[in-house]
Amino acid sequence: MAAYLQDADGSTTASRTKPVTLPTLQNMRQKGEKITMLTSYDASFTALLDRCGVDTILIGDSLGMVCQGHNSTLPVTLQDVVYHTASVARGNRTAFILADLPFGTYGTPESAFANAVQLIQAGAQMVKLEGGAWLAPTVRFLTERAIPVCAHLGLTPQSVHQMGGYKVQGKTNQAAEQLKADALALQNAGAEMLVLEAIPATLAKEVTDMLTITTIGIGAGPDCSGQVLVLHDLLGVFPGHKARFVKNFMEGQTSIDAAVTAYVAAVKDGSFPAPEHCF
Ligand SMILES: Nc1nc(=O)c2c([nH]1)NC[C@@H]1CN(c3ccc(C(=O)N[C@@H](CCC(=O)O)C(=O)O)cc3)CN21
Ligand SMILES: CC(C)C(=O)C(=O)O
Ligand SMILES: [Mg+2]
Repeated sequence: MAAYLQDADGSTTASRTKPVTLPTLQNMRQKGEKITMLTSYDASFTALLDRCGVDTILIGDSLGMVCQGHNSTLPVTLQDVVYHTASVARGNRTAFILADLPFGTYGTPESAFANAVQLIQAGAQMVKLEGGAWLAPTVRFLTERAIPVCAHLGLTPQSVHQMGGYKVQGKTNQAAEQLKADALALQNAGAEMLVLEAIPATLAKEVTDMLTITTIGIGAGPDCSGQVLVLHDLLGVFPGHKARFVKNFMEGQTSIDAAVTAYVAAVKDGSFPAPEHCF
């Protein structure tokens, strides 16, 4: 890690001394301590999130929208995520790092493995991919080869054309049952984390109660094992459409450190997400 980032904030003493690992996260789930996740794309913000106590950092393909200015995540390439992952890894000290496999990079188990290796070698400790039971053989293929996998269900932005927009998922009985079956299949295939995006809070609770692995919600209610937000949404600097689950944590704060610290506190004490952020 770059020396100038080491003591970037004189006012905040880094409280976490041990690196966050998968067993740490599993232990948090069992104890009922909420897991915090934020996206990050560069070294400086990563150092800030780390010293504010954010548990896990995601190099999301949302970078296509918040960094590159596209109106979807579809144009993001593997090399884009590799570049940002390497930057994040250099700024990180103890947070757990996961990176998105972008659209079109995990169509077969073999291609998923070759591409996931690139993300792990850039500094990710886990890779995330979007989709249901059809991905189970791919999840199995990766986890057998020592690559931890996070699956992503519900509103999966890489499927925007099939969904016909960024819409809440799992609303009908049939869609809810399908999502539960997908979640179980992914856990059985070896996934160790599951992101649930824009689904009814009641469904996210059922899925979390049914699984043993950690669930991380975004627009999925307060009962997941943890929460994730896009950093630019938390800071109120994303100029695009603001989803219902977004909260600007800069409001009432005078520094980015204070806003991130407020997010961590609100997730840990269960006050975020509030009912107005849920479906
Ligand atoms: N800045 C940013 N934040 C995100 O959360 C995000 C990205 N970018 N890029 C990738 C995807 C796209 N995402 C989105 C984008 C829009 C909505 C949205 O506006 N949803 C409607 C749902 C309407 C409905 O079906 O009822 C909403 O009102 O929240 C949701 C997720 C989540 N991800
Ligand atoms: C919103 C999170 C879950 C994500 O996938 C991203 O930032 O790309
Ligand atoms: Mg993503």
